[in-house]
Amino acid sequence: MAGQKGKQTTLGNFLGEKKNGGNKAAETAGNIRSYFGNRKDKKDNSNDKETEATETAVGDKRKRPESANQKDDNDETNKKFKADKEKTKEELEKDEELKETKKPKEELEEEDEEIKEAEEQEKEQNREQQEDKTAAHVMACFSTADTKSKLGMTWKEGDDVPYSVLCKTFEACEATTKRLEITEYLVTLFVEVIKKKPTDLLSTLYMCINKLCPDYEGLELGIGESLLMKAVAESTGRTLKVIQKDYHKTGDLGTVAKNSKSSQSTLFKPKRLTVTHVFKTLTKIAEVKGNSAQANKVGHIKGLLVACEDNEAKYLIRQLEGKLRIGLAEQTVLSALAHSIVLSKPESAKMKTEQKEQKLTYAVDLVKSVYNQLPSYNMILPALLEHPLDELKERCKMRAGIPLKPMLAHPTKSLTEVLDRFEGHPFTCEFKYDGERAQIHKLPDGSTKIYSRNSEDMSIRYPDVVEKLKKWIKPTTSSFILDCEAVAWDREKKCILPFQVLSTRKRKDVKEEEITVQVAIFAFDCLYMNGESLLQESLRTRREKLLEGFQETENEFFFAQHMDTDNIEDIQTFLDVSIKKNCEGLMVKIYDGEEASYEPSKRSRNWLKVKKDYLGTGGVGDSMDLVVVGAFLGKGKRTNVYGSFLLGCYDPNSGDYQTVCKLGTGFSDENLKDFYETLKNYTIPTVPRYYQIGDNPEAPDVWFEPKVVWEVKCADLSISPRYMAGVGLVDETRGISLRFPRFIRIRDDKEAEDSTTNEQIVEFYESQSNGHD
Ligand SMILES: Nc1ncnc2c1ncn2[C@@H]1O[C@H](COP(=O)(O)OP(=O)(O)OP(=O)(O)O)[C@@H](O)[C@H]1O
Ligand SMILES: [Mg+2]
Ligand SMILES: [Mg+2]
Repeated sequence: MAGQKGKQTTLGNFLGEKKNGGNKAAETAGNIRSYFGNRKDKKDNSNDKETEATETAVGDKRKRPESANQKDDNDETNKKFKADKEKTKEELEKDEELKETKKPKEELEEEDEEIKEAEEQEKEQNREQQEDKTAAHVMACFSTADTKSKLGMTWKEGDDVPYSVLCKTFEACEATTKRLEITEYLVTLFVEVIKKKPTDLLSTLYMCINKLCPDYEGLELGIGESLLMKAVAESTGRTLKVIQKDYHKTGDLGTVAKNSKSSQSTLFKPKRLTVTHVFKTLTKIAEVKGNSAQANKVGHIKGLLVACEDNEAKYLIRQLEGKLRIGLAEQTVLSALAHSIVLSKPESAKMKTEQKEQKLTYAVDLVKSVYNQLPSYNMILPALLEHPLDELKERCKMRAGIPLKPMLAHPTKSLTEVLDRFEGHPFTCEFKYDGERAQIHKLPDGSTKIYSRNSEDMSIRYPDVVEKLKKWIKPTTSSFILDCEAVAWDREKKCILPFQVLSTRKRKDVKEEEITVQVAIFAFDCLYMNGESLLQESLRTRREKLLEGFQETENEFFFAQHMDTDNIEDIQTFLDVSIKKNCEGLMVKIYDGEEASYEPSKRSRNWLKVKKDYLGTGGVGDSMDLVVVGAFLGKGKRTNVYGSFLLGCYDPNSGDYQTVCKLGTGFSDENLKDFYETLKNYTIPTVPRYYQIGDNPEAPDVWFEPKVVWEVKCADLSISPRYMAGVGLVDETRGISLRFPRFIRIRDDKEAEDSTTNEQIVEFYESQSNGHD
C-alpha cells in the first residue's frame, strides 16, 4: 500500500513539473505542457486556475492573425452584428427593457446552472480539438534532435530498428504523465523509423499499442503469469521460488525479469534484438496451438529473453502479458503518426512554423477520421508512406468487412432532461433493446460477418444469423454494414426474452443444430450501403436507407421500433410500451443535420439513453461496468467461496485501474460458486503496480488480474479516502466510491479496458442532484 501512496505523490510532482527545453520552442512547449499536465487534475483546481491555464495555452494562438480561434471569434461577432443590424430600433429598445427587469433569485440560479452545464459540455467537446491544435503548434516548433540522442537513436540507415530504441522510448513515456511529452517521444521514434527503415514502421506501431494485428483478426497476447515466470526462471538460471518471491515484492513481472537478467553473467553475447524480430516472434507465440503449445511458447520466450539487455526484458515481459501500461493511449499514437508523416517529408523543413502547424492539424484530423472509418494500420500505413496525404481519404475508404467501433450513448435521468438537451433539434426515439450489439457486414463477394462492440468476429457465435440473413436483404442491396442489437427471442410467444437468457447461449463452437436460445436481430442504423459510406448522412437518411434496403422477417429480423415526436406524454407512453416489451428503455437521437451523423467510437451527446430503472431516482442515471480486482474470503453461508469483491474502474490515460467499491450484494449462491471457480484462475500474488488502491485499511484477501467485468448499480456516489476512482479530478487525494452497490450481471462482451472510465464516474458523481461529501 505504501507503494501506492508513493505513486500519488510522484504523480503530483509530475503535474507541477516543467521541463527545461533550453530553446524558445521548448519554452512554449513548456507552457503548453503545463496545461496538459493539469489535465489530470483539471477539476480539483478552482475554475479560475483552469481558465488561466487554458488561456496560457490558447494565448499564443490568439496573437497570430490567421489562427483558427480568431476566425471563429470573428465569425461569431459578425453574425451577432448582422443580427443586431436587422433588428428594428423598437425591438432593440425592448431588449434593453428586458435586460433591466430584475429576475427572481431562483430563476437566476437556474440559468446559472444551465449556462454552467452548457459551458461544461462545450469545454469537453473542445478539449480534444484544442489538444490536437496545441500539439500541432508545439510539434511545428519541435526539433527531434535532443530527444533523438536521449533515446539513443543512432542506428544505421537501412538497418532494422533495434528493440533497444523502442524500449528506451517506452521508458521515456513511462516516466511522464504528459500527453504532449509522450507525443514528442513517439514522433521522434516514428520520424526516425520512416527515414531509416520505413518498412519497420508497421511493426513499431503495433508494438507501441501492444497489438499484433487489428482487433477483428483476433490474435492476442496475454500469456499467463506462471508460464512467464517459468520462462524467466529457466532463461536466467534462478529458481521459480525466488522469481515468485521477487514478484510478490514488486508486483511487476517485467521488473523481476529485468533484475534477474542483470544478476546473470553471460558468457557469450547473442545478437541484439530488433523490433521486427520481436514482433514476429510475439506473433508466433500468440499463434501456437496444439499439444506442445506451452513448451513451444516457453521456448520462444526464452529465446527472446536470453538476447535482452538493459531494460528490454522488462518491456518484453509486459508485452507478453498483454499489458504494457506506459500511458500510451491509441489516440496519442494516432496523432503522433500523423505528425511524423508530415515532419518526415523533406518539404516540411522548408515550411514556416505557421504553415507547418496548419499541415500538422490537418494531418491529425485526417488520420483520426480515416482511422475511425477504416481501423486498420495494415491498410492505412502503406497509403500514408507511399502517397500524398491528400489522397489518404480516397485510398482508405470505409468498407464492408472492416468493423467500426460503434457509436455510444450518454446516460440521462429523466425525459425532461432529454427534452431540455435536445431543445430546438428534431429528434427521434427508439426502443432500447437489451441484448448484445451486433454489427452486421455483407461484403461485395457475398460473404457475411458479424462483429461485437469490440470488433471481435462473432460470426461463429451466430451461425444461425449468418445463415438466415439473406432473406432480409432486398435485391437492390449488394453490400452493407448494419448496426443492430441481437436479443434472445421466443418464437412461440413472439416476444423478446431478458438479457439473462441471451447470456446462457454458448459463445464458442456453436453448432446450428444444437442452438437452444434463438436470437432476433433489431436493426437501428445503416452505416454503409452498396459501396457508399453513410456516416456523414443524417440519421433520417440512414434510417430511410435501412427501411428501403431490407425487409422485416418474422422471428428473425426487425427494424427498431421508433417514434418521432417531441410531446412528452407520447414519449412517456412509448417508454412504457418499450418496458412492457422487455426493453430497457429508450434511445433518443438527433434526427437531422450535421449532429445527426454517425460518430464511430464516440460516446456522443447526440444519442441519449433513458433507462426505466433510473427514472426519477434522482440518483445516477445508469449502471456501471466494473472490473473485479480483488476478493474477500467468505464467512458463514459463504464459506468456501469469495464473500465480497473489490471493484475498479479504468483510467484510459494511464492504463491504471482505480478502486471504486466493495461489492457483496445481488449474488445468487449459484453466482458465487461460479465466480469462485472463474476468478481463482486469475489470482495474482500481490497488488500490481497498475492498481490504484487508496488508503484502505481493509485489503482484500486475494488480488486478480483485470479480466472479469460486472455490471453494477448503485444508489449514489460519494467522495471517499478509501477508494481511488477519479482521484485528482474532483479531490486531490480522495476518490469517488459507489454507495450501496449491487451486482446486476456479468459483462462478458466487455474487456477490462472497456469498463466504465474514471471520467465517466466523475460525470455520474457530478450529475447527482446533490453530491455527498
Ligand atoms: N435503438 C438502439 N440504438 C442504439 N443502441 C441500442 C439500441 N437498442 C439497444 N442498444 C444497445 O444499447 C447500448 C448502449 O446502452 P447500454 O447502457 O446497454 O450500454 P452498455 O452496453 O452498457 O455500454 P455503455 O454503458 O458503455 O454505453 C448499445 O451499445 C447497444 O448495444
Ligand atoms: Mg446493453
Ligand atoms: Mg451500461
